Amino acid sequence: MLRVEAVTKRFGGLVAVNDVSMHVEAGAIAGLIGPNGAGKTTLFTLISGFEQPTSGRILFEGKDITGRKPEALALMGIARTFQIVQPFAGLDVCENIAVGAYLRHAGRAEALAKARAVAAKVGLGADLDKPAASLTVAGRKRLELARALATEPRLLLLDEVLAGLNPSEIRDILPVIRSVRASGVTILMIEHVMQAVMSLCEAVHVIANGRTIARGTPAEVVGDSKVVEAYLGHGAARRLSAEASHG
Ligand SMILES: Nc1ncnc2c1ncn2[C@@H]1O[C@H](COP(=O)(O)OP(=O)(O)OP(=O)(O)O)[C@@H](O)[C@H]1O
Repeated sequence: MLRVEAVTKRFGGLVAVNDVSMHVEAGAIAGLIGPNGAGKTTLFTLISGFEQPTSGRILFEGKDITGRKPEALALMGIARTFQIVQPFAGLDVCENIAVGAYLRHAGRAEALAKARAVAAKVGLGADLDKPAASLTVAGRKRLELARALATEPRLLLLDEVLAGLNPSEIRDILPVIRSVRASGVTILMIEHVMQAVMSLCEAVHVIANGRTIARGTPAEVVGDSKVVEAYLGHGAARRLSAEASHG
């Protein structure tokens, strides 16, 4: 469904994404993980067309989409959420979700109807008339998810939708993410909450300093010494295993 081929992105002298290749199977929930500053959000920015790669290609459903604009990609069926959630504070929840729905529904009544249907799916059905500014952090995360879903994507890029949520809020939103996939949407998620990655994702791609360092199932990557070292520092895997063997 999504294929990233040898993509590099430079910002001046800084190589934020360095020769990364990855693919996401249709129907999957795939994870993109890595330490802070690894280049994860930059990769999303490239896939969703907000920036252009310096080199490499991005293919969506077999078509080369490299260099296409965000609006064109949204129409093709790629939606993303943003790490920093900024709802339109002056609009209510329904109108905020409708902002996404206008992509495919020109009429206000149709867009609001679509927004109401999506709100019900993400558990915001009771909050439709509330000002977006009155939502809790967990509510705003659901709103961000709903706005993206209202564009009727086939591929959804989730940028840390669980960040800032407490364990019970995370537990409550996991079934929502699963139900989105069950409705036919392929998901690629950037996530730091490893427990959620382990429970949701079939495949995980790990980057550090812009480069791919591991890929596999969640269990495979958390057991990979390169991944442990990227998160905890050079020599960490050896120190941890030495500590484990000394009891
Ligand atoms: N528009 C930009 N201009 C210059 N440098 C940038 C830009 N966007 C990102 N960077 C740099 O690229 C690198 C990768 O950043 P990115 O935000 O993609 O990492 P990340 O893996 O998403 O990190 P985090 O988990 O902290 O969100 C960082 O060094 C960042 O400062």
